[in-house]
Amino acid sequence: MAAAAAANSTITDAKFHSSFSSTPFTLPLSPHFRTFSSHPKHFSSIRCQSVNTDKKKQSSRNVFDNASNLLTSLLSGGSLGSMPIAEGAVTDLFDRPLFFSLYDWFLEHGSVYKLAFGPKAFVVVSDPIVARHILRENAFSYDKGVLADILEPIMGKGLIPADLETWKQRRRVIAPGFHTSYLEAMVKLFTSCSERTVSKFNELLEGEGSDGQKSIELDLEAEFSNLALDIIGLGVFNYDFGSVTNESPVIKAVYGTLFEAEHRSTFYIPYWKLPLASWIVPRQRKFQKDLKVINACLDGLIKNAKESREETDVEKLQQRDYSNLKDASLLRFLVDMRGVDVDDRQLRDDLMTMLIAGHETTAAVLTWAVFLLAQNPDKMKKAQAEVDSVLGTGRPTFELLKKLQYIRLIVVEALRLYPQPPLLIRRSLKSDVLPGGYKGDKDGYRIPAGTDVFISVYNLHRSPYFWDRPDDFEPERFLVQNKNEEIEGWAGFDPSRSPGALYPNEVISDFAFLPFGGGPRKCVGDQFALMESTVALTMLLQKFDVELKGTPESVELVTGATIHTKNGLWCNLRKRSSKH
Ligand code: HEM
Repeated sequence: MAAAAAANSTITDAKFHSSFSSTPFTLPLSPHFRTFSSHPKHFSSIRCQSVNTDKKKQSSRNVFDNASNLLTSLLSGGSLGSMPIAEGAVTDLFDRPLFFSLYDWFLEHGSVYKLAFGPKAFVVVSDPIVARHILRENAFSYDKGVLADILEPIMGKGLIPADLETWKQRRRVIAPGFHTSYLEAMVKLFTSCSERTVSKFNELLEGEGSDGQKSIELDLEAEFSNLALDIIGLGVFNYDFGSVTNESPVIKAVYGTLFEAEHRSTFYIPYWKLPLASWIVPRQRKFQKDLKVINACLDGLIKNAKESREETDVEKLQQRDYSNLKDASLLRFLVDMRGVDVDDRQLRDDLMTMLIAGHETTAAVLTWAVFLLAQNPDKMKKAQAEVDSVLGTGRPTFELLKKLQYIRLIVVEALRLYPQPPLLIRRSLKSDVLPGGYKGDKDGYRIPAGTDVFISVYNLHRSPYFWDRPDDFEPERFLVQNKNEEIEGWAGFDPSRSPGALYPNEVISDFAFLPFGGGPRKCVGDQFALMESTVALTMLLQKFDVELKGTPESVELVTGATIHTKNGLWCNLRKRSSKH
């Protein structure tokens, strides 16, 4: 029997999930699973009461829902030409994560539909041709809308919520920071941080809590969260949170802030904007206190970096010997860059944005990769066989990542099935004509300025029109070309379109696979995150066998920005054979 080792996160109480791309209207207040019968194989294993819940859904539509939809129509100008309309029940908000309902309506109404939901209306897009139009072809006709409203108090003018002018300036400076030598140095960092996690597990296995059978119970979601926090701190601003093994006021403040971001993304009314809310509402007071602690920490790091500034041209910065740099962080790069005299406030916003954007997202990918592998023991064995043959007992390196093909595909397949965030949010700055997309109106759909748009990455990634067996966990799928010539305007899935890419991306899939968005506002940290996940998963599988504790049904899904579990991903861990 597994030992109930006290292996839980050192900051369990404060451990929460971040949210950088959700909306006050997602309202995943209580977790419920997808319930319709076309449900995926692995999801079907976590489906509960499919028939009953569907019935309940219909009967639960009440006078409040009808009134609210009427209000929506009045406030949002009724129909948008020929665009289908889904009338969401407000009561659904309290029933299950919204993105599950968005999927049901996608199957019912098609790739572009208007959602009348409560007092607001949104256009929901589940089609790669339309997503490509919004994210790449007409990207600057859209901003981040409600997302910016939520995140601005936390991230200020960081890249995610930034207005267009600020974004242009900062993106030009930050993107070159993720150059190849930096990523190579980061792979070393990922390895050494993952080693701390592996050592912690080993110690627990050998420690007093062990029952002699050499297995422990762990919440891997919490462990991945700690690992990702340590990595983002060191990689972005050379600060060691040490959260895998320690607890500190700064770590508590980070989790407190992430929790508030999550809460805001799921709360219907932006009450924090009310005058005096930050003094009167206790959680807002705590939030302000947490922000102060993090800001003081970041300000100190910025001050130190500025005091040791060595102003250098970008090209020279990229050619530094990163293998021997004491501080290879992005902050060092940003401060040392010649000709960019940026104020401390902007730098702090940049760092805070990356701290939040790059932490729970990566932890969530690792969580779902393990969740999926634990339900597919053959694939787990195949992954371990690859690790053994590529690494033996050695450590992953930048070069060896190229050989760990199966692990890389597991990471992207986990991102396909559980994209973080499941929705991308935009608001049109001017009127636009959206393409009709597959099976949509050939003339497209005209939308006025100010229209709020959700691009459902979750729907795109599980679309039955663009993926074979979309709900199955099949990492191998990414190796196969898929030219569906029936779909006019979609170039199909073709790995040769992005030669040299280590990981499948939106170019290869012509916007059917969008875990990092696409176009100019695509994630700057995509390669960082993918390599980090590959290294961490490799090192876990190299040393341990992992089994889910309990059934997959017991892992309830919740969503804000990331799709996460309700009570953690509890697993039994065992050491693999002694050669490891
Ligand atoms: C698996 C992990 C990650 C996922 C799934 C992810 C996903 C995304 C997505 C979907 C966007 C686009 C949002 C939109 O278009 O509205 C984005 C933007 C961004 N991400 Fe990531 N991200 C991850 C990790 C990271 C990391 C590690 C960093 C930094 C070290 C980072 C920094 C950013 C920044 C700064 C933006 C804003 C880019 C811009 O607007 O120019 N992300 N991310």
